[in-house]
Amino acid sequence: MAYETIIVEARGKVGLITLNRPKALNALNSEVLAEVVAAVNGFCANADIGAMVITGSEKAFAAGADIKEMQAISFADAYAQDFFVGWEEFTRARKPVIAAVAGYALGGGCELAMMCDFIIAADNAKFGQPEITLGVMPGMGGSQRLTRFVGKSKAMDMCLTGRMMDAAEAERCGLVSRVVPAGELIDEALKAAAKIADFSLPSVMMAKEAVNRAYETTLAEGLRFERRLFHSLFALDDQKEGMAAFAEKRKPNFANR
Ligand SMILES: CCCCCCCCCCCCC[C@H](O)CC(=O)SCCNC(=O)CCNC(=O)[C@H](O)C(C)(C)COP(=O)(O)OP(=O)(O)OC[C@H]1O[C@@H](n2cnc3c(N)ncnc32)[C@H](O)[C@@H]1OP(=O)(O)O
Repeated sequence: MAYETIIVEARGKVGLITLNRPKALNALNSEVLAEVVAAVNGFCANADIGAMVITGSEKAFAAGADIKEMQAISFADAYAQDFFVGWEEFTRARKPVIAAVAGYALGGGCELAMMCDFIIAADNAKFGQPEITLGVMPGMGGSQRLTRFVGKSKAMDMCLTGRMMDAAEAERCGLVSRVVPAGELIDEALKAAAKIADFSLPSVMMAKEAVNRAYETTLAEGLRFERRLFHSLFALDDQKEGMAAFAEKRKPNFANR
């Protein structure tokens, strides 16, 4: 597939997706939506890929939805076509997706980062949900994921004032998993993704599914779900290989089965 708005590369066992609309600070439009979803689906179907990284430029991961595209949209069109629902396909990716965020991650850009499995931020990253400044509100999970990730008070502050938070604040409140120097962001994200891709894919996919289920169900049900997944891994050769490798003091060779 030819991509116009993103760059798609395979780096060993890692799929790397780079948003590439530099003149619009990687603003997210319908083309970006279609291409990102296609690229992620392609890597999910590729047995040689175990994890993915999505990133932007040093100045902007993504400065939000494309305001110039959205400007003229009517309620009738937005409601009839259920705008942005397509991004839900992105969240159904079964292989891990790491967001490597430098610069601005605003509005839909922050929401896209939060749809990933975890965020590694550069020390120049700035997160925000400034939709209120445009006369609207977050429309792709900003009021839902942000509240679950950082708590009501900070999420309400961000959504109602439209202010940005820097990388340090984002790490303090748990929005991002780690902060690295901007020049090391891509290397660190690729290293993390490569490490994940070396593990047994069924266990990686189940661990992702279990963590995500924690936001969707009760503790009792989540513990039961986790326990059943754990039990099921003992049916796989990789569990035998992983534990034998430890006992024999050698690196495991997982076969993803
Ligand atoms: C749309 C229907 C189709 C359905 C599919 C679409 C899917 C994608 C949508 C998913 C998300 C939807 C829900 C979401 O919650 C809604 C939003 O995200 S609303 C937008 C929120 N973002 C913002 O408000 C940030 C806007 N930008 C800024 O505030 C500033 O640009 C900045 C980031 C603070 C940087 O400021 P500066 O350094 O001064 O740079 P400039 O402002 O000069 O910008 C440079 C250049 O980029 C253009 N640009 C920047 N942001 C956007 C944007 N969000 N949309 C479009 N264009 C943008 C800016 O206009 C400049 O261009 P130029 O004027 O040089 O042509």
